[in-house]
Amino acid sequence: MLSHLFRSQARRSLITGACEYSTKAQKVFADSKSAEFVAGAASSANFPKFGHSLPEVIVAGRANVGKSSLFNAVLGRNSLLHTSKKAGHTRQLNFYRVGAEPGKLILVDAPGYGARGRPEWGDMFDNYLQTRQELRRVYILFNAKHGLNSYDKGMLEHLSNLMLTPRGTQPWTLQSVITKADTIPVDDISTAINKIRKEIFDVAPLCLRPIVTSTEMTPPFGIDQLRENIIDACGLNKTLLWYVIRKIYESYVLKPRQTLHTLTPSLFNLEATTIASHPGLVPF
Ligand SMILES: Nc1nc2c(ncn2[C@@H]2O[C@H](COP(=O)(O)OP(=O)(O)OP(=O)(O)O)[C@@H](O)[C@H]2O)c(=O)[nH]1
Ligand SMILES: [Mg+2]
Repeated sequence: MLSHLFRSQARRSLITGACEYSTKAQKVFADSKSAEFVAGAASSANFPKFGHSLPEVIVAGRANVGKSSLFNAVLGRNSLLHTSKKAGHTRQLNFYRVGAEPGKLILVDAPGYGARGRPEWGDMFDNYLQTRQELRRVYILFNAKHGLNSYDKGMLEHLSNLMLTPRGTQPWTLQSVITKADTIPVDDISTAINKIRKEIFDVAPLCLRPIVTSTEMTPPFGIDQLRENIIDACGLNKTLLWYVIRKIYESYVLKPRQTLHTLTPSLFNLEATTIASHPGLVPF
């Protein structure tokens, strides 16, 4: 037990930087019992419409990478989402409301791609990305031990293309997550993470830098950071001051009907590298 604990601590200190988490994120995810499954869609025709238009985030990743487990951890639940050792377990889009009704946001679990995927799942996923107004961020997951294969690189490229509209607007952002960090020997963690980071950047420079997680560590690792990231993506972490500045900026500086999304890169005149290393600059 002690050696396990030691390894966990060592792992933590290796892969974490000091981080402060807002009480806002703690509040949004505090009431884990109120989270619930609200709808499932096995095809594009069944995408649910909710009375209150809540912001949504969705996971993507190869089958078995740990998508459903990660959302369980984010929700502070053990088995609200069904998980399995067998790849290909989740077979439809499953919508989970966070917070008591009417809720704060929706987490969308998805089937995996890759050798265990199915073309019809891909069509449904694409359709969701292209039509869902509520979508704020896509979380793409990579297994720490396996890194990126050709399916992952293909998906990153595909998402990068979908993420920017022909007008240059960006309705949603792309965030990478490394899962199962506990499966890597402590001494190899930095190398493994850096390799994955570089591979992601080479294919998708606008993808936000990976959050490293493990749902098997006690307590789960990287989950507070992920929660914070989710509420940022959903616009739930904004202060009143931020809102007022944005409104003034939109009204007086930007041309009418142009959104902040449109100008994000040129606004700051930054190279893609700089943007990728400053996640906060992208998701207005
Ligand atoms: N060691 C370790 N195992 C994990 C971790 N996260 C998930 N797993 C295990 O990985 C397996 C797959 O997890 P799921 O969450 O079902 O994966 P998924 O991506 O949803 O899989 P599909 O629905 O089949 O696409 C399960 O046996 C989990 O217990 C982790 O952080 N560390
Ligand atoms: Mg699953």
